[in-house]
Amino acid sequence: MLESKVIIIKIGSNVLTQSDGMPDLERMKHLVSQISFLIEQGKKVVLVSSGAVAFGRQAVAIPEKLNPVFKKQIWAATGQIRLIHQYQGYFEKKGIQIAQILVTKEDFRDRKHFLNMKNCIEALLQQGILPVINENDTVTITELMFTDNDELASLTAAMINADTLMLLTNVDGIFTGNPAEPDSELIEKIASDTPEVSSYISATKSSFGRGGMLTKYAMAKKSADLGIQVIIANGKKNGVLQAFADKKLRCTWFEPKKKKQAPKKWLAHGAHYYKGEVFINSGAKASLTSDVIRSLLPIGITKLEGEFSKGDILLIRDEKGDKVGLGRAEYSSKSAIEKLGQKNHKALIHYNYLYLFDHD
Ligand SMILES: Nc1ncnc2c1ncn2[C@@H]1O[C@H](COP(=O)(O)OP(=O)(O)O)[C@@H](O)[C@H]1O
Ligand SMILES: N[C@@H](CCC(=O)OP(=O)(O)O)C(=O)O
Repeated sequence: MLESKVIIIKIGSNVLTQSDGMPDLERMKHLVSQISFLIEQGKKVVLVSSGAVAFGRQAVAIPEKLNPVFKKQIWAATGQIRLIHQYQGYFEKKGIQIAQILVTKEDFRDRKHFLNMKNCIEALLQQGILPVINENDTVTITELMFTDNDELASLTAAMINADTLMLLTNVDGIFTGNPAEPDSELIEKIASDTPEVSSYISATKSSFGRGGMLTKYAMAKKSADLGIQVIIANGKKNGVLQAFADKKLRCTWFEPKKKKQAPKKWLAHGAHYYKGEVFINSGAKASLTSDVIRSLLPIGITKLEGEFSKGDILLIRDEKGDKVGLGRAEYSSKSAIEKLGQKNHKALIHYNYLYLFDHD
């Protein structure tokens, strides 16, 4: 494991709940003292915590037949204040101020929103305040939703240039089979040359989780590709963060690749957030994917789809329609259409804001 300074810690719903679904306040209190210990050690910590729906469900009775979306909204809205109130009480006793941040996918799509959020989190950290992030479940429904908070935590890690992402769940990490089976072994390290392990992971989730181990694995790999070390560990075990600090933690560790520049990290997560599509000719593709640093000029663009503004994310496709990468628009679709296929125009996507699949 590598040294860490800026850590995103994600706590899954099941870590904060008992087997009967009641909030596990003892566990929460213990994790608060573990996080406080890391902060005292000088680490900058951002907490991404699930648990709003679980806390709401136990406190607010709702008629069984009510629309499930309304149910979730009511539980999230009532549960989030309970969740944050508990955190606040426990952290205050440790002398740590917390701040609540509720986000939606839209906040990661728009570069302005993204930067506002990033600046706010950085300002809180500078003031020694612990940001506690969750999805704004009351407004995010179906397609607006993050897959789960593992995705949100991984986006947050990329956003604030964290060096470490820790996903705390109810198992020690990724196993070679069902973790409850004695034959299953913990996979302790996953590096770029480790063969695919997704076939070991079953789609079953813990009783209160949303995404399951498969999203944790996908998000962990993506973060490691961007240069962030990822740890999947058991938040139900006492002393988990102390063991991490002592480098004695039993976990699955994802070795990070070389660090990517910040805008590229934002783009790397943009596959679901793009506003327009740009089709490029073979010459432009060859140029972008060569070892030379190149931006995407209008002369190499054959077609544009969708309406976009300056700053929006664009998906780049080649002549066959295959996805080449993602980039940030330097100007709007309206201006871009006028320049299509022409020489001597400013790049639509600047190299610094270009992320190529499998190349970057
Ligand atoms: N190969 C595997 N290794 C570890 N866990 C697995 C594996 N396959 C499935 N799982 C399940 O994934 C669950 C954790 O994911 P999830 O329920 O989403 O947790 P969280 O609420 O912490 O996000 C574990 O409880 C475990 O049952
Ligand atoms: N935002 C939801 C959590 C959704 C979620 O991703 O849960 P989990 O898979 O337990 O991390 C809540 O607070 O209940």
